[in-house]
Amino acid sequence: MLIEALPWIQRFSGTTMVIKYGGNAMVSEPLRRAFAEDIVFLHHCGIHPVVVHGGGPQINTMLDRLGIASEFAGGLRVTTAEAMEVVRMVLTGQVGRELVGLLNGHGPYAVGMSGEDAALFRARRTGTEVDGQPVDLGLVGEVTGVNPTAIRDLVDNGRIPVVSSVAPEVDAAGQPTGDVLNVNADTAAAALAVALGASKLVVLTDVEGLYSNWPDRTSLVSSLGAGELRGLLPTLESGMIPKMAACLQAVDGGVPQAHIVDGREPHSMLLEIFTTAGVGTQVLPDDPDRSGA
Ligand SMILES: Nc1ncnc2c1ncn2[C@@H]1O[C@H](COP(=O)(O)OP(=O)(O)O)[C@@H](O)[C@H]1O
Ligand SMILES: CC(=O)N[C@@H](CCC(=O)OP(=O)(O)O)C(=O)O
Repeated sequence: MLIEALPWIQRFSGTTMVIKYGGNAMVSEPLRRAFAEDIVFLHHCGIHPVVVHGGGPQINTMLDRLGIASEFAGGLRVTTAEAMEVVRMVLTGQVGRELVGLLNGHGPYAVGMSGEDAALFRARRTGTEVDGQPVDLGLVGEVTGVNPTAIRDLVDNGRIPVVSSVAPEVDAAGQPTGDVLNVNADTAAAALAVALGASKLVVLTDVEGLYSNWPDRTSLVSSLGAGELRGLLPTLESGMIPKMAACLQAVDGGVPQAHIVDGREPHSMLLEIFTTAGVGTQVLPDDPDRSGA
């Protein structure tokens, strides 16, 4: 595997990769440790990893402990003001901190930030549709602007940014309203990958990849173009909706490749990046010249 990796290391060395680490892929201590090793491995190959983490199941656990119900629509959390306090506390104060600690077990690399820090993200409220009906999601946002300078400063100084997906709300004039919004981590990672001109968006989750006919396990898609994905998007369910929409957003925004990888398999991220066959699902732009594949 090491010698097969050489051309890929040569190709990606010096580029930035945005790695989205989903809450469902963080389920055990050994998995989280393997994830940290992979990120540090990328760093030592001269690649600049930027981690965007989720934490949906961890938020659910904390809401449950506090006796607050979890509700989702179209794969997104319906976020009341009370739930938003918990989202912010768990993502930035708990999940992000633990990842920073694991990465820093290898050296002084990781710096945690939220979308609020250095005005990294700006967001506006968004709703969703379920069965053609509009659903109000409360304090849920989509990223409308990214200030990548703070990330670049960290990367240029040999750091690994670890980003949590809460973002200040701005009004139509771009002024902060004072509210903080809950942004799905897949879509936050896509916006960041586009803004940073990343060479890849890699999304780690708890499934092998995209199934065209879920839950038929024979329908795993190893590679698909943006046009094909656009057609599939309305047929998708639950958490796969924001995930695949994020891959599409990334490749439409100029990221040459987006990948869905099974984070339950230790080191699957390295296999996807450094082997020719790869694992999981790869999304490529409509224009093959842009994919670099
Ligand atoms: N077409 C599909 N292909 C793969 N997984 C799907 C599909 N449709 C729904 N899913 C579900 O989406 C889940 C991944 O989304 P989610 O739970 O939000 O992950 P994460 O926490 O990593 O963001 C899978 O575990 C699977 O149960
Ligand atoms: C709006 C919305 O749904 N936000 C997500 C943010 C965390 C996330 O995306 O976590 P995963 O990647 O583990 O799913 C939530 O509240 O669960």
